[in-house]
Amino acid sequence: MNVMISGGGTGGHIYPALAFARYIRRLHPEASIVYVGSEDGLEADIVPREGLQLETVKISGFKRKLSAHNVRTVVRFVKAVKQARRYIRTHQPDVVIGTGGYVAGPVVYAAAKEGVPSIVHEQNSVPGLTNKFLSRYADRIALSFEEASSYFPGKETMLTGNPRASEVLKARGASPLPDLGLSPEKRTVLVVGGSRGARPINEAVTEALPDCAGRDWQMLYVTGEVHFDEVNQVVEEAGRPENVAVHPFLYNMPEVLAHVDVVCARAGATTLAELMALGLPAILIPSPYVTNNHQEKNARALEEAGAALVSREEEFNGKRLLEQVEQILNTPAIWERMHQNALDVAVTDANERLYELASALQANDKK
Ligand SMILES: CC(=O)N[C@H]1[C@@H](OP(=O)(O)OP(=O)(O)OC[C@H]2O[C@@H](n3ccc(=O)[nH]c3=O)[C@H](O)[C@@H]2O)O[C@H](CO)[C@@H](O)[C@@H]1O
Repeated sequence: MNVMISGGGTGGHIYPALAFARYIRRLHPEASIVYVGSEDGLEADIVPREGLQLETVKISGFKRKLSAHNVRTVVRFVKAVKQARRYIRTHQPDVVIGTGGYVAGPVVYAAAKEGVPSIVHEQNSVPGLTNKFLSRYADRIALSFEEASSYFPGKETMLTGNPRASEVLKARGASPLPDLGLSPEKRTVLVVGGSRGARPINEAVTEALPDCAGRDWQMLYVTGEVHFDEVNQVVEEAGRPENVAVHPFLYNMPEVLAHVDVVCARAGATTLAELMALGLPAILIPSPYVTNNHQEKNARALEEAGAALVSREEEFNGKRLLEQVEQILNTPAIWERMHQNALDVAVTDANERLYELASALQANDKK
């Protein structure tokens, strides 16, 4: 099966696309798999590292208010569709899959114009603008949360879950502790503000730093590329506690998650799918700066399941971070309950379900 995949802008859209690409590559080593990303998105950095072929288009997102920016975006969109149609004719995919982010817009739209079957994968409980727009053109909508189906009236949707969940499970037990300055003896708290970092989480961590030293657990703190220098400076000033390791970004997150005990994070849907798959208790601070406050909805779903402690960002600080980490790590019954509750709501065979959907479309197309 030849596949064209597109998704970008942030890790939450890119990693599910990559996970599915890797799955197809394992099943069909001879298949042509092409990733279409934006020239300046995070995907331009991540995709080539995976040894996948990356084609690019130039695209930006629409702003909610009328503006000259939106006129430029329409022009770019039209050009990007032309470019994507050329890529489709060159690579002849059997199916095109969009995982969200602006860049998936012209690619899935071009697939419809070229008569190639297409699928949109939505990671969130509330869909993004691109996927809502594309739902008119795509043949199927794959969902990670059943409740998102109400945003696609009249469309055939299927609950597949998030392919990244399958991938982190595969890495568990198979990978040694990556060399990140951590001790194999200590339990590990991963703090990460999504794929680009989050200032309020960074502020809470820097506040907690002086009190981290001497604890019987360690912190792996991923700041986000743009925040790294500033945060690293604060860590230096706090005497660089021996149980805190700081990094700007991790390219090997599935291998790292296999060795983590608790996670403190934003509530991006792909991160949550990973945590549920592994049964990792979570301390969540949803970003309020996203469409329809969807991160809060993602987080509250986990809270209701008893798998996460959720704080709004104005309530969160260094003291609460330390208290919650101690509460979860040092009360085995709490850790075990949150672990089990997370596993209970996980969907872990997303790759298989998405593949089934793609195969059915391919078969229909060939009839
Ligand atoms: C601000 C914003 O618009 N955020 C959205 C974006 O978030 P964002 O890109 O932050 O997405 P997620 O938190 O869902 O996923 C981040 C992904 O990047 C990976 N990762 C992260 C840090 C790192 O150092 N290394 C690494 O590999 C994580 O393991 C995960 O696979 O997409 C998500 C999925 O559509 C949405 O739910 C979020 O609301």
